[in-house]
Amino acid sequence: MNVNYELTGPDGAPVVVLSNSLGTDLSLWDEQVPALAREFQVLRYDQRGHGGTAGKPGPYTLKQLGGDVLALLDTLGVRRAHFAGVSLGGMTGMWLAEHAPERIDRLALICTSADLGPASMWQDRAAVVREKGTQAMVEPSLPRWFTPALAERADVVEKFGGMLAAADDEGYAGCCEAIAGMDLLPKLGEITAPTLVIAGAEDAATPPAHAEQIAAAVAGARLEVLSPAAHLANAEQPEAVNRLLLDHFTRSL
Ligand SMILES: O=C(O)CC1=CCC(=O)O1
Repeated sequence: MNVNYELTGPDGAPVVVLSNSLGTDLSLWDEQVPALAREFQVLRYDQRGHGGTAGKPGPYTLKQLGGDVLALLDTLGVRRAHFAGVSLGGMTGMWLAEHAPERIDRLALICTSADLGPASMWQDRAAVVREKGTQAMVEPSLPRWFTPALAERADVVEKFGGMLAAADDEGYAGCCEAIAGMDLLPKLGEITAPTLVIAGAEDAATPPAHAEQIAAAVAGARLEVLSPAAHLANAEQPEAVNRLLLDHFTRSL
């Protein structure tokens, strides 16, 4: 698997991996990189079928998406890293913290869920995208991703609508199937990585109740709810998210 990535920041600094959501790519993190790269090597990558990472035929599993991260860390010689993920990226992070705890230092979960059923909804979405392409997802997705004023702003429509339309149809569908099959709940309580959970108060896709469920299950997890923010809270509230991430990844425990 050839995973597209970008590494920014001082040589030898601790590594923070940034993992994107369904339908976006590594530029989802444009507002985080300058702030984080002052203290960390920031390793942002494209989930399979997104951005510059090719989409293999699906369905995918979270084990495969997590395996892509482990293979990338191996290739770069990174033994252990902090990890932040938005939505599907957060699911990938939970899978890693559950199944490869020795590789994950601290975990930040942004606008995500450990149980985003029903599976049939994701299988239906995968079928629609295989038939009509990711372009068909642009109109319904932007109002989920951003609060109303932002969802209609020309630069936001151009950047995020463009990202989604450019995602590989099969890759997007395969990732939907990874969400349909995810099974994170039973092992959430086994996560030992210090965990920050961030929710968007106006996020209808992964509502704050889903963040509360994760924070209640992971020992010692800290929960923060941002407003106004919908699903892509790191893009809508970059300063607040940067502050929270820097605090989480640097404070002494
Ligand atoms: O439906 C959406 O676009 C929101 C979403 C669910 C999982 C993910 O990564 O994004």
